[in-house]
Amino acid sequence: MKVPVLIVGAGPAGLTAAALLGRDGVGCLVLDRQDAVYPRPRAVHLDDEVYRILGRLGLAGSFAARSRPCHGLRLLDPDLRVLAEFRRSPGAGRHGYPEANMFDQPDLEHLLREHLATIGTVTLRGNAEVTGLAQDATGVRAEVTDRVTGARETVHADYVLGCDGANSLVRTAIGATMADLKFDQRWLVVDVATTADLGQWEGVHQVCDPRRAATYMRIGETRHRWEFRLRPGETAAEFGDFDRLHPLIEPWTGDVPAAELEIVRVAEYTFRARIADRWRDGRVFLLGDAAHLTPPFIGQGMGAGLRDAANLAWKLAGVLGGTLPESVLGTYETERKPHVRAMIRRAVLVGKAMTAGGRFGTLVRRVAVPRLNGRVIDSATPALRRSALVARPRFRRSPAGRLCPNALLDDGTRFDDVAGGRFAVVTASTPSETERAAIRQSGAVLVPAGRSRELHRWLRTGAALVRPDGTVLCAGRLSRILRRFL
Ligand SMILES: O=C(O)/C=C/c1cccc(O)c1
Repeated sequence: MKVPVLIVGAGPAGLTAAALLGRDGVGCLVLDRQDAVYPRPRAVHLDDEVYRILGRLGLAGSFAARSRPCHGLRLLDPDLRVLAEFRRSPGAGRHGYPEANMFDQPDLEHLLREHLATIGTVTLRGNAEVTGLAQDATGVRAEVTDRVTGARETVHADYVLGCDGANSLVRTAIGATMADLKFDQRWLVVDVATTADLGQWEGVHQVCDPRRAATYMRIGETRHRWEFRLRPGETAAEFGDFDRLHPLIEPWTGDVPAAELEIVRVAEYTFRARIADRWRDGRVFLLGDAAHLTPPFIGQGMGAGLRDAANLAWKLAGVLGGTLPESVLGTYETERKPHVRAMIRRAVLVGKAMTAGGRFGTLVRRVAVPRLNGRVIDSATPALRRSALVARPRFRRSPAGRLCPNALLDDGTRFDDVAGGRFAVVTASTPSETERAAIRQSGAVLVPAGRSRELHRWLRTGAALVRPDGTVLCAGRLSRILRRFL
């Protein structure tokens, strides 16, 4: 069998990469060891930048129906008094969506799988285990075993995306190793279903307590998630019994009777901080948990995998379609790694504020954490200033390298609806007929700023060329952009 792109792993990163490549007409085969969506509790949050990726796939409405805007993050002391609060807007912000959103990962995976089933160029196969990879200058050979029949086959691919999670075989096959960013903690993860109103603030509650750090958040209409740090020797099995679990969740459930609280899952997870030393070898790339592991304390682990997919997919589609040089693939790791590293560091910092003991822990919670109060601590992609795929900005406040706002346009649609994952030229002025023709011929889409105050304020310089992933490639005079880039 021969395919342009083989995706190993049908988690959120693999499914999103397949959907983005499929949207661009690229043939993909997605293989997963499991035969269906993995039902265990995992990610519960994504931010508005990541929501935009789902929006570009046409899934914003369906995701809205399966998610719940959240009001932000609170760090609490052991008596549940607020030490610091980071508010998120539940309405449409700069990116056109709520800034923080809660959901259940299996719901998102079902949504992405249903979407893939509508794309003719994408095939998803379960019970298919990749057992070996070998590559030369012309392509990659993957050995695949059917886990039900035992049948073996070889798949030949132009490119392989390793989206196969923390224990990635693809990572091992390319000889990449995980650097340990020094965070390993065992936590208990508890999902509870109830129709009772718990009457809690609708955000993430994180209790800073070295004796029993905890997290609580509502993730759906009737679904709630708790996480508790396990003490040495404790196991998840001890908390499967409601009487043992109840004292832990009782500060939030109050007098809701036990009969109204259904324990859906109790599992142990080890929260880790790791980043792969290399994310690429030739025609093989690592995405998502195969490339990085982020402790969950800022809700950025899963979203990082979707960001990886959004960064790489259009570059790969361009190279396969012959419109971009192979060299653009080198920008995937250099563009994504600094952001991932910064998010891991931030998550570790919050984890330490929640769990550190001794004088250091006390000092952080008494002095450092309250000073964060009201500050904007967000997960925004930093400006890509040094990438070969971003023109060097001519002045400090240039939008080059930043994400273009998903602004409302005159006809009520938003920037992303019109750009549709293609190169886009946004312009404050009215282009001439010749300029329009040049934009059309290049395959880019023209987005006039029209009466959008947001776009005019943001553009300043007249025009911007925006990449399919929403990053501004260059900004300046329209004539110059057309001359140099299209
Ligand atoms: O900072 C936010 O908006 C969300 C943080 C978050 C989300 C999910 C789980 C967490 O432990 C933190």
